[in-house]
Amino acid sequence: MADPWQNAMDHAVAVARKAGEVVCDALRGDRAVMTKSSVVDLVTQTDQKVEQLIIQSVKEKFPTHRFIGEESVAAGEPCVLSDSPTWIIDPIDGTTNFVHAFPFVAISIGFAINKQVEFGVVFSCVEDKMFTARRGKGAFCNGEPLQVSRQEAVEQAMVATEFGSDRDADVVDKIFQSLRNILCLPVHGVRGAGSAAINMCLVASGCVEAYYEIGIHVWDVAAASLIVSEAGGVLMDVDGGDVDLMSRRIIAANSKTITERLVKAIVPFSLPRDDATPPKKS
Ligand SMILES: O=P(O)(O)OC[C@@]1(O)O[C@H](CO)[C@@H](O)[C@@H]1O
Ligand SMILES: [Mg+2]
Ligand SMILES: [Mg+2]
Repeated sequence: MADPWQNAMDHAVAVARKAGEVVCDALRGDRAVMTKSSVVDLVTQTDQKVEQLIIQSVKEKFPTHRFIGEESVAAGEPCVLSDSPTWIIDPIDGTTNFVHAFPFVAISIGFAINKQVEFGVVFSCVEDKMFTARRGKGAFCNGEPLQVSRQEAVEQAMVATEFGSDRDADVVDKIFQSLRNILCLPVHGVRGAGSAAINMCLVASGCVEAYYEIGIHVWDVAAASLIVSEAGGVLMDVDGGDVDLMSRRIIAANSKTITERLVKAIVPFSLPRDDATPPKKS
């Protein structure tokens, strides 16, 4: 039976590639920087331009579909995942990298129906790597199948994480405490691309065994969550519970074994859910 959403996924890949051209062009020019929730939570006109490019192009083909876009939510749109077909968009995941021309920036487009991600597209545009996944049909990078690492010994694992954009000393202390606990398991190393989406695609590619973070948003991880699971990986909340893409917490790993070791090492804390923050628009 033909896949009713293949046309939508093909469009997502095409518009992600087009958005990647805009981002890479902007990397060669000036990038006016603005701030959002803190002085280190950055956004640029390119983030906003790319998000509108994606949303407008999808609306032309799928006028009844809904959207959760990072910069639309920042401008006051509600962050609500209903059962309706919903596009979950991060126009530039790794804006701080983009501002500094640090070459790991991704366009992330997830597509959910009945609150379940049906396809995910992450385009790491400087690397020219198009990561894709369709539920039940595997995960790919530039058409090549992806498989998570088979390493199950955490002492021989590489782990990815990020420090986020919260500079509250107590929060930073918790982040560092988890990092210290994980380093001293020990693990071979800790890395961070500066983008949740790219970190998770590194898990799907078998380059790192796990990625965890407290502070992400649904738009950072929706697309890549399916890429990880379709590459044979597992997703979990940092406290060992079921993953909740609106909870701002995630572990994406190659196996339950490694995930469970990380759960014991991570110092969990909670943040306001993405869908709990009231829209700013009156
Ligand atoms: O605001 P952006 O660039 O879309 O995303 C921010 C981000 O890169 O920062 C975090 C690193 O702490 C990642 O989890 C997340 O992907
Ligand atoms: Mg992001
Ligand atoms: Mg972003």
